[in-house]
Amino acid sequence: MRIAPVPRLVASRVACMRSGQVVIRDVNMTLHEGGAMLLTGPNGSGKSTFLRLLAGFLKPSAGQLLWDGHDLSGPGLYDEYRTQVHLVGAKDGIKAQMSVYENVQFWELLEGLDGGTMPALEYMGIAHYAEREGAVLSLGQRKRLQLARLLAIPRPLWLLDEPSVGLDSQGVKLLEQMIYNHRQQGGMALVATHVPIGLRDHQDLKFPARNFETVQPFGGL
Ligand SMILES: Nc1ncnc2c1ncn2[C@@H]1O[C@H](COP(=O)(O)OP(=O)(O)OP(=O)(O)O)[C@@H](O)[C@H]1O
Repeated sequence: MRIAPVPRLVASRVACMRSGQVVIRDVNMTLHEGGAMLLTGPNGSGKSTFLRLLAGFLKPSAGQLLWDGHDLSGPGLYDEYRTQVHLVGAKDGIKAQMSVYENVQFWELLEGLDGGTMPALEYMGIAHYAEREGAVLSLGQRKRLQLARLLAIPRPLWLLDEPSVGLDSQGVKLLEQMIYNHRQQGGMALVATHVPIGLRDHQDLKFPARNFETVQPFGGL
């Protein structure tokens, strides 16, 4: 008899409030080793909020998050869990005065690692910028640098918020390939995007529109 593996990540009836308003509610999902999930939904529906919640920057106001079967509301568990997660979001945290190399290596050294920065920059096609300041990078190059951090500092859970924004078609292919490779090694990815991206055998999580605001027809004054 085959015993189903314990899911690595479970969200059960999760809700989250921001500035006193319920932004997401009743979100349920399960992710197993090697799994991927596509988060879709209209602007403002709560995809980034959910990713920030999973990254540990926000706490659920209701419901449960489980990592490897452990309820993350238990003492000290969130801190341990956060070391398993990478969030690639709108804020790229690139330091303008530091070199491209240092912008990756800084995080690698913090993790007690070394030697992964250059291969990661090479994979992302920005190694020739290694000695240049972070300030000189274009939008797509900044995204490539963000993604290089995922490669240099291995963590199992990738939370990717609009990861293809700014990337050219070759960059999107690299992104798809690195997600594929990551999953082959047992890693997982949650990807919020408005742009179709090639994820094989993925699950879908659709966020409904939030209808708190009344939409006024334009030009009705
Ligand atoms: N820091 C914040 N404080 C209060 N409300 C916030 C904050 N950030 C986002 N919100 C609100 O939470 C709701 C969900 O925003 P979120 O960014 O999670 O949506 P999204 O689905 O990622 O949207 P998009 O597709 O536009 O990126 C929005 O109504 C937004 O105004």
